[in-house]
Amino acid sequence: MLELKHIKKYYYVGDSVTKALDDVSVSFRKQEFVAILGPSGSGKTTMLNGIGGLDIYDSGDLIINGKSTKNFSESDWDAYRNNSVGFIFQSYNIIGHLSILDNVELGMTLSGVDNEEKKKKAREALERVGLGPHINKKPNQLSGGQLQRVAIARAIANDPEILLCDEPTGALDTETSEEIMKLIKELSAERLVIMVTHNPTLAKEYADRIINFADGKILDDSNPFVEDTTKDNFELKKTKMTFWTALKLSFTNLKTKKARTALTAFASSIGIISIAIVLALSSGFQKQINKTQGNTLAQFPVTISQTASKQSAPDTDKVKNSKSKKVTAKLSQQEKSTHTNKLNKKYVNYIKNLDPELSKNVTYNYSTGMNLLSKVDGKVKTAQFSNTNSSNSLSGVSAAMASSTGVGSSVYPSSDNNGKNFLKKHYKVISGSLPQNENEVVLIVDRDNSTNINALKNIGMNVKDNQKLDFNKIVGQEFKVVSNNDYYKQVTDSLYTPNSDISSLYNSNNNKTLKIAGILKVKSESSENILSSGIAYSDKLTKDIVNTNKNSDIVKAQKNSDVNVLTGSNVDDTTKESLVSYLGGSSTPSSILIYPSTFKTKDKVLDYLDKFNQGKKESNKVIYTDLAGQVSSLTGGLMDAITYVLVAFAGISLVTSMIMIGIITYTSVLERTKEIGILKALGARKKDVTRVFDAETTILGVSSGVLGIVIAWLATFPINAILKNLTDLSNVSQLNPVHAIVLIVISTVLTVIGGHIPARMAAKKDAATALRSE
Ligand SMILES: Nc1ncnc2c1ncn2[C@@H]1O[C@H](COP(=O)(O)OP(=O)(O)OP(=O)(O)O)[C@@H](O)[C@H]1O
Repeated sequence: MLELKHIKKYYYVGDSVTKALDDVSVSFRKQEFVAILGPSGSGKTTMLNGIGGLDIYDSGDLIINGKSTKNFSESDWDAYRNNSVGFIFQSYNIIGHLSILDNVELGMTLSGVDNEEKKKKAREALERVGLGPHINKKPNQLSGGQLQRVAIARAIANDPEILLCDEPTGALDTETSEEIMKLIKELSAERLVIMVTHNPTLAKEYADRIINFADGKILDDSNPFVEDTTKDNFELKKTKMTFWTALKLSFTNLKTKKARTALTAFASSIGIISIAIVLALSSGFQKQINKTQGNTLAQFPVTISQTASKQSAPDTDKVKNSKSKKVTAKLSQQEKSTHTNKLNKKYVNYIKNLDPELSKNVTYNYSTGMNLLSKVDGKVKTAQFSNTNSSNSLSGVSAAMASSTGVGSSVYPSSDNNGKNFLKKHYKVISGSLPQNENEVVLIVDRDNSTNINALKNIGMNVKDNQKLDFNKIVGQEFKVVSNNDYYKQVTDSLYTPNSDISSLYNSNNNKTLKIAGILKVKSESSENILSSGIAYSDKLTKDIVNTNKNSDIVKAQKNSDVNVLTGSNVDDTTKESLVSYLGGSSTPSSILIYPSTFKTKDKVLDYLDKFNQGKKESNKVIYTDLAGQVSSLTGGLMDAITYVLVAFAGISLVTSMIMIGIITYTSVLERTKEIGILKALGARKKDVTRVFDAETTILGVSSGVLGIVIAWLATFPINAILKNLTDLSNVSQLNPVHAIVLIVISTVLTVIGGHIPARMAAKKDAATALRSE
């Protein structure tokens, strides 16, 4: 069955050599109870470990069922230990954190025996050793004798051919020793039992054969055996432990150290917490910056109006005293820096070709009057979409001109979904709805629901300061837009006057009907001033009106006349041009407003505008005003830099926690050296041992990652509350779910890496040395 041929095992410590086994040759029968006796240090345990494959001999050969083990690989030894040998130790070697049943099942767990069979065999073994009634107890609830019985049950559960016992009764009292010996004797009826003992009486009483050992040599053998047949029919079933088993093993181990595990997970989650918070804050800040940028740009669009001021350096020359007798005519500094932009068709087309990615919203303002009529309380009145006090202004011209400055315009761009997207971004509907087309206008109110009184007066409302109006008095109000040909009557050849019969004008079928679709309120402080409070309308509406009126009689008359066709007074060229424009005779806009989406795209928009001016004469250049440029110093770049620095700091704490995990795993390895020995004695491969520790660090990594994310997420609430208090910004800290998942993965990977090295060290531990450790 088992034959040792000239086995040598020397230990070298410093200069001294211990010959633990010195040329030992012996054979064992398939079934017998062999006792090995000998003084302490004579090499008995070394031989037993050698036979069991826990310790590999230096030279000689161990022959199992006729098969030489000289060329055994590591996995062959693992398999041999797992399915051919059962070990019983003096110190029981029961794994404390596993249940009795789990301990007994461990060998079968390692060899992948299916669950049901494993349970059945383990129960049978426990019943056989007389532990049936104690099956549900924990190891720490058993006596020494009972623990040794668990060890015996574990050794025989897989029905091995060889049972190796290293002083099985060494730690037990006489009575219990007798019981254990009887049990072992009983088991020897079915297999080869080799027992190391110091007790000659027990040996004589129970063993069939006694071998005396001294100084690594066999002194005498009471019943020697010579192996006759050399049959080679020995087969090994390879062991394999699944990662799932490893996880279960680690999990039960961690469960026994709940407080420590929780503390470890918390400590190592600190790195994750800090990174998660930094990321949550920085992405929140970035969002805020983008929002502020968008709003700032909406407030201060790039403005191109008919007159712009050149950014010329002020004249710093000292005025010299002149002795001349003449007066010099001189342009004022302000007039010198005034530039007239030619917003002709070519330029408008150039703007129309602007990449829509850069700006979705472009407003074209036309300084045209509208000839509006509205019926209030059954009476037809003239109306205006304007915030100027109409009783003070001489004509609508100045009011219409006022809307061309850019800031606080009443015209919104129709370019992006009829203006709906633009309005939705900055306003919320408090009554009615968003305008569906250019024939619907809206009333813009401030956050306190107030609006310009003139705007209300100009649409026919008879209101006093601070008077309150119902929403439904405003929403739904209709206006008629009368064409120039209907609105103006020719009085003489060159004079026109508005038709005074406004009631019949109101009912004319030629009119276009406008309606107040809704009342909109600014969303936030930063949205104020985007459109001035009062009536706001789409630039498409004014464009339509221009199209209707550009060839009207009055426009033609005004174009051909040097007097104001409405008043008869003389006009210069500039005033004439404004009059034509007011009457709807000019199809080029009085100003263009471009709302870029971000500061980055704004730079590209400016580049595009600059390109138009390249190589052009000074007078043909179009000069724009970039009010937002003055605010643009705060860019995302700064935020990025801050985030990098913070993430770097947080990363350091992550690395620190990884090192800590490494140290903890290493301590755990030291602590569990014995367990590693037991696992190996039961046939665990190196890989399996590594797995057990990898599984442990995986559990730790995942839990510290999840814990870190949960804590960071919980922290966002107080952080947001504090930031809201300090800065009035709400919901700054927002944990991105993608970041959360990535961080959990990073935590797991780093922890597993940190723990893998000690795990490998654990796996490399020699089984016999591991078992000797206390
Ligand atoms: N890992 C080791 N390194 C160095 N020497 C060792 C090692 N293991 C065992 N030895 C030595 O080998 C010799 C035999 O040891 P072994 O444990 O086999 O003796 P033993 O007969 O079982 O003793 P005991 O009855 O006291 O258990 C001893 O001198 C011991 O010091």
